[in-house]
Amino acid sequence: MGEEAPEYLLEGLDEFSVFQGNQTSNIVGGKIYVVGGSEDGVNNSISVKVFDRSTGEWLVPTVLGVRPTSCKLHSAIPVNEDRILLLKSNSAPDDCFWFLEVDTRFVKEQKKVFGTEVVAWSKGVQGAGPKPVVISGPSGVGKGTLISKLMRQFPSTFGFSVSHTTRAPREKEVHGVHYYFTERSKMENDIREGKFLESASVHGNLYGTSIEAVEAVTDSGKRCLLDIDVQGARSVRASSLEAIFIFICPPSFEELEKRLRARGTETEEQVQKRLRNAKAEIDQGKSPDLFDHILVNDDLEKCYEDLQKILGLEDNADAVSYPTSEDIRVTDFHAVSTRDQKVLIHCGTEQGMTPTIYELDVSSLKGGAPGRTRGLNIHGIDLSTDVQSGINPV
Ligand SMILES: Nc1nc2c(ncn2[C@@H]2O[C@H](COP(=O)(O)OP(=O)(O)O)[C@@H](O)[C@H]2O)c(=O)[nH]1
Ligand SMILES: Nc1ncnc2c1ncn2[C@@H]1O[C@H](COP(=O)(O)OP(=O)(O)O)[C@@H](O)[C@H]1O
Repeated sequence: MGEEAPEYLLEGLDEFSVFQGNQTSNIVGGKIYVVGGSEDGVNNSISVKVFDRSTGEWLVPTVLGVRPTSCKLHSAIPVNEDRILLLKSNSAPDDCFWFLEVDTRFVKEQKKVFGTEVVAWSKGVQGAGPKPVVISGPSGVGKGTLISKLMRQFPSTFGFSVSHTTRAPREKEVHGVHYYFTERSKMENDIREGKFLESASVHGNLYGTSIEAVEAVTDSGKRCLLDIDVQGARSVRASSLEAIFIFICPPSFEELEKRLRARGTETEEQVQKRLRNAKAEIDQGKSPDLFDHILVNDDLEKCYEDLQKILGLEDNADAVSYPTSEDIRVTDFHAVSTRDQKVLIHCGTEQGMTPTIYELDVSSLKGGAPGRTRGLNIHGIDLSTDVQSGINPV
């Protein structure tokens, strides 16, 4: 189906020159996505422009997610009809694969929120990573106590998602360890810019989980523990993050009140507010569509034992399960093509040496913007032995 080259493409050429250095263009769903050098020389990140073929207009999209830093050379190819795979040459394996989401569920939702064209970056990561664990429950029920016990006994298995909050630090709380204590205006701005997986107003303060807080833990191969309220749990449930959801219940309301007061970290007014909110939280916590497990924290040791069972820790071994990753390096001279659900990356080398071909399976990607795209399954094809493949070394 031959299409006549429209005139506006020529007019648009001026716009292309806005980007410095290497740039690529890909058509997805009637739009051309131009990905290029650094935006303004300050951010030093790869930038995006969109050309709408139906209107002949250039669109400046709202760009969400952590952006890839610019590089000398990259290539790009559409995969799965809703995202573009970007390969940064000569980059470390954990900085080589990026996805520009252009029509995923997340992007569609954000288009409604922003009322603009939206694209979202997501870093590609090999392996699926362990499922994060969301722990919710009313204030004073013992969430922090249980999480501390897990972290102490299994330091290489678990990592804590450090939330941001606008509440004032308690006496023994450390910035960056228990929370990032933040100004409300700064946090609200970061939420608008899509840096948070979820956020909620709890007991009169703003709390939120940044995408980086969770991803940093998961990237290190540890299992991420999130201590968040019921509203936050609901948001995470609706997000692309696959997690296990556990609700901690008090044995009685009186006991909850006793623990809150005994902790002695809140004023009487704050205690009253927490107790008022606890009633609704406990009701919502019992909703079966939200939590996978409900634990009653009566006897602490018994509750901790049950928690360990849910998390498969009966043998008490502190084991790290780093995601397996191939040591991949995409060279400057590479070509990329797709077939079915496979991407072939052909990397050229010095003359006389055998090129390397990697095969990337994109059929079972997990997650995605606003977090990482996990589950990249990459392996090298050995050209000296892979007779079946029909690929001839050049
Ligand atoms: N939605 C959400 N809730 C959070 C986050 N961090 C903490 N919370 C919740 O905020 C509530 C108050 O936490 P905090 O001020 O530490 O008081 P505590 O629960 O009495 O120890 C608790 O229900 C936490 O689970 C977050 O990042 N997001
Ligand atoms: N099973 C339990 N029995 C008695 N006291 C408990 C139990 N679990 C926790 N506590 C105590 O209750 C208080 C509140 O626990 P904490 O972990 O701070 O709750 P949360 O993080 O849910 O607000 C703390 O002083 C803690 O030592």
